[in-house]
Amino acid sequence: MMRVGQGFDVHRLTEGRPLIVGGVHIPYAKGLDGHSDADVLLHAVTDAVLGAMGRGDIGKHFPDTDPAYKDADSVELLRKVWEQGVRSGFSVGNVDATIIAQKPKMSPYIEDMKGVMAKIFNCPLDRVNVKATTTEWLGFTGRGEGIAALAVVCLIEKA
Ligand SMILES: Nc1ccn([C@@H]2O[C@H](COP(=O)(O)O)[C@@H](O)[C@H]2O)c(=O)n1
Ligand SMILES: C[C@@]1(CO)OP(=O)(O)OP(=O)(O)OC[C@H]1O
Repeated sequence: MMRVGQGFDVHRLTEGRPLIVGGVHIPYAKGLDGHSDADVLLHAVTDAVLGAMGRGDIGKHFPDTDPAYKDADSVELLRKVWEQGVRSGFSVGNVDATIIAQKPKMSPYIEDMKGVMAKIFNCPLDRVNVKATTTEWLGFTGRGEGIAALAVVCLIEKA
């Protein structure tokens, strides 16, 4: 059986934080603010995986009131969620995600982001797709106040 999940996340851009998107460090004057490393893309993908499994959302599994997750590496959070997926007999059909950011240019880092996720999911690289778009200077992303991400995940459940 196939199961589909979707995820969406937003984090504010602020000075004095590293910019980490899709598990990749991107040189930029600002970074994303959050309780964890604020990796907006991996959070959207994590929510999509949890959605497909019918297991709530990232905040339910890793509350932002828990000091254990302060500055947490979102690669590790997705890895933990995916351990549950593997235990439940799921494999990844495909992942498709979009980063919504006016700046910086994401295209040089997209192959590395795909690699991070393919490694976590133990799946071929061509099952993971990452895209980026600006919002043509419109809205909070266009003004550079934050970055958003959307993700859709298709999981295959062993019969
Ligand atoms: N932060 C971003 C945004 C976009 N890209 C790439 O540029 C292309 C054009 O973006 P538009 O918003 O003008 O459609 C887009 O298709 C991406 O390939 C990017 O690398 N980083
Ligand atoms: C990941 C968690 C936990 O550290 O914190 P944030 O980095 O603030 O991210 P958010 O997207 O609000 O998701 C849920 C949180 O519980």
